[in-house]
Amino acid sequence: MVTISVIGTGYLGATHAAGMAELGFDVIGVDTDPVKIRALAGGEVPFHEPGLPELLRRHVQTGRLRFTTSMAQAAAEADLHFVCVGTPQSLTGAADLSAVHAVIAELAPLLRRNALVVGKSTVPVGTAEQLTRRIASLIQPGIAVEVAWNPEFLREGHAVHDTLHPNRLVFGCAGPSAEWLLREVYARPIADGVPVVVTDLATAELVKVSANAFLATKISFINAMAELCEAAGADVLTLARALGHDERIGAQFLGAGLGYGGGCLPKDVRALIARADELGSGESVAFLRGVEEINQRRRDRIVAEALEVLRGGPGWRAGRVAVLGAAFKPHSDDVRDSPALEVAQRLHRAGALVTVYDPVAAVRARSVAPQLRYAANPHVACRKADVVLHLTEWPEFGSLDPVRLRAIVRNPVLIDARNTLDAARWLAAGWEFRRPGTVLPLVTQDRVAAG
Ligand SMILES: NC(=O)C1=CN([C@@H]2O[C@H](COP(=O)(O)OP(=O)(O)OC[C@H]3O[C@@H](n4cnc5c(N)ncnc54)[C@H](O)[C@@H]3O)[C@@H](O)[C@H]2O)C=CC1
Ligand SMILES: O=C(O)[C@H]1O[C@H](OP(=O)(O)OP(=O)(O)OC[C@H]2O[C@@H](n3ccc(=O)[nH]c3=O)[C@H](O)[C@@H]2O)[C@H](O)[C@@H](O)[C@@H]1O
Repeated sequence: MVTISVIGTGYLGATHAAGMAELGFDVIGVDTDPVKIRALAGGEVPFHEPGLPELLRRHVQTGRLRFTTSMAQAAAEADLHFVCVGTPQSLTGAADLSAVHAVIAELAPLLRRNALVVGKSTVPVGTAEQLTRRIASLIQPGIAVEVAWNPEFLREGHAVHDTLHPNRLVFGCAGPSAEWLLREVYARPIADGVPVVVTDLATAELVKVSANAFLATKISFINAMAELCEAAGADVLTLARALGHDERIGAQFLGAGLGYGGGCLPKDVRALIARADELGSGESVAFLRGVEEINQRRRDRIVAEALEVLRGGPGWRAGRVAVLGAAFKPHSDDVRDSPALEVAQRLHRAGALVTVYDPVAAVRARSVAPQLRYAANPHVACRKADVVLHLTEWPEFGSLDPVRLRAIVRNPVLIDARNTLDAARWLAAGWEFRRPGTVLPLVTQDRVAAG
């Protein structure tokens, strides 16, 4: 049985390493960050991902899953190396591949046995080809090292499920031996019926970025419809529900609201635009600039609406804003390009006193936005608030008691930027409930008007 190394043990790599151990392999996780490695080796996951601590601990305890900062150890022991390092956005918008290149520069000369290097990081098309040439120039004579690309489609917050039960596997291979080895590694999901798409390296790389660009486009499409609904007095929630019944469209990713954020969708859209420009094909993806603009307008829209409430209310001078949610989405503590945190920071810059509550992301949020106040629970966050913003749709916000909260705030105005709260409950408790692009329930509106 092959031994696997997973290089880069962040959100993707830590989950992938534990997933590979769960599939029965001996796995060595490698990272340059000694603090992260110490935590993982001790069975601790240094970020919030439901189900991962249990999976990781189980395999660390049996010794099937080990962690190290030593690339030499990985090179000596593993036959297959998954590359899972970050590919963040550079200043130009293109992907910054320095970590990927650093891995190859370190790993290739250390290899003393034939190996397969499998990229999982999200990279611009053409990267695998470039790495293949680079590896060939760095390895010892007599050693055969192949490169394959196996992009990852997991969602944060569902990472364990998505790793063990992916909806498809994509193998970008330059030759048949890489495909055989990948089929061996993923034998269990394949036996469970997971479809496998085997293709060339370039197509595999492009599948990944185009999948994320498509998801971003779908979200911006429904947000564009939200803008239109607002102008026309129509209701985007009903519109999305009606669209979603068409199987060709599908109901997922039609959640209008604050738009997409996170460590992947925004940067992958920009990286695709940048790569297409490099390839002289910028026009083909010109529409993605519109996708980005719509996405950015959602954040602008909520900032403007919150300021409008503050200006119209009693506390404009040092208006208090309660922000519910800091993570880029629920079930995650990731605040990379978080729409919620951007809105909170912009309101702070505009002079508001912003207090944020998030069930798990406060520590990370504080490290990137220390100027904001953080509350230990939503009630403290809402104390004397002039406006409450619902910016990340954690399930617990759905069960907040609007009557109790009304007694805590100064001005009962709630902006549901994620369109997921039950408007009727808030309206019935006497709140001014705002939800861009939607029509509020008539009966309750009447009741409020009458009261
Ligand atoms: N986060 C996610 O849900 C998904 C991420 N991806 C892609 O996976 C890649 C990694 O993303 P994340 O895990 O979110 O990033 P991350 O920033 O959480 O993790 C990257 C890790 O790589 C380590 N690293 C950097 N340079 C290294 C080196 N030379 N040697 C060893 N380790 C090194 C860092 O210390 C860090 O722990 C990106 O390309 C991303 O687009 C793909 C699918 C899902
Ligand atoms: O490449 C990646 O890293 C991953 O990026 C996304 O996963 P993730 O970033 O974890 O989160 P999503 O669930 O896609 O949500 C992204 C953003 O879109 C927003 N969103 C999502 C759905 C929706 O209907 N509306 C909406 O605004 C979310 O709030 C969030 O800010 C993709 O869904 C994964 O398939 C991919 O592997």
